[in-house]
Amino acid sequence: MLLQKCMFITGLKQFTAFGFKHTFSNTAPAFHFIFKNTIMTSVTSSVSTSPSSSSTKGISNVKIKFLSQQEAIKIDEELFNEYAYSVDQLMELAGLSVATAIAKCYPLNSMAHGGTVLVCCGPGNNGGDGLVCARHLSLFGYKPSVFYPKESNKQLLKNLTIQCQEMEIPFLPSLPDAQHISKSYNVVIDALFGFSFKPPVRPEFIQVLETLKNIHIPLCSVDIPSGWDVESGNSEGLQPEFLISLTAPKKCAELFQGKYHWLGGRFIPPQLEKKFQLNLPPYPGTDCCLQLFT
Ligand SMILES: NC(=O)C1=CN([C@@H]2O[C@H](COP(=O)(O)OP(=O)(O)OC[C@H]3O[C@@H](n4cnc5c(N)ncnc54)[C@H](OP(=O)(O)O)[C@@H]3O)[C@@H](O)[C@H]2O)[C@H](O)CC1
Ligand SMILES: [K+]
Repeated sequence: MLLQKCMFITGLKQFTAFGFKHTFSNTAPAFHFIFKNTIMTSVTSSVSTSPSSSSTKGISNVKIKFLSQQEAIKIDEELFNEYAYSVDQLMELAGLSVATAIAKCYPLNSMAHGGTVLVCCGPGNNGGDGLVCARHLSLFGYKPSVFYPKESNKQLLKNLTIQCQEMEIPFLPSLPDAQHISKSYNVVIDALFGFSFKPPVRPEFIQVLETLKNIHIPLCSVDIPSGWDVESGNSEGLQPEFLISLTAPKKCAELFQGKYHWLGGRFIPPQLEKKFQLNLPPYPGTDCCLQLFT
């Protein structure tokens, strides 16, 4: 068991709490107001009763970095070119963290229809994260269905598709209307576009995004709400309830108004984190995702 004593300091208030999850969710409105868009990395001590648990010491009252599109692309390139990771490796970790955070926010036993989840996947690696997430959700006992309207020719993405199909995850031939989606599923996962998206949305995806805008069930976006400019967002676009930022939040995440903001993709080597001054909060123990606050 790991107890993390976290202290958050602003010019206005000082707050001490145990455990990130409790700190960041269920906060009083006044607290919410004070900390809006000010994600602090501030850990004073960590007490572990298990010899294998990690501990973090020291105070660093610094704001987590919100990445520009160029910075996100640069970090991606360094991970592959200098640190020799493969896309498959990182995508597996990213997708697992998405599925884990979804399961924490939307527990299977709280869901209707045996845990149905619709996963909408785009043509790039954000869509790949969605396919990995669908597979893990299925392993967790959920009933994911995938909508993947523009399948990639890349072998990696073809393999992820086969893996899902072999697990009997249904692939929908078309996207049902918003009412049908809201009746048949518990949540929708938006893995259409990530940090390489360049607005405006091309015609082939306009109707898909319009449908997702009109659903009455929680929308959960992977890395970036699809259709948002990576830096300036999109006030007319999707307004997800849940966002999981991978590696580090992008600038548009500062405009996120939903209930749950998570950090996932726990694979950044410390040297890279330092170089880009990401100021990531420490993940608790062995967790692959961490709840931030909105
Ligand atoms: N390092 C990490 O943190 C990791 C992040 N991962 C995930 O990967 C995405 C970024 O993936 P990438 O493949 O670079 O790009 P996207 O998935 O965001 O989108 C690319 C596809 O979208 C098409 N596109 C772009 N703009 C538009 C538009 N306006 N309308 C329609 N379609 C658009 C684009 O088409 P092109 O014809 O331009 O090529 C691509 O098909 C990141 O966000 C994370 O989710 C990885 O999992 C690994 C590690
Ligand atoms: K997305």
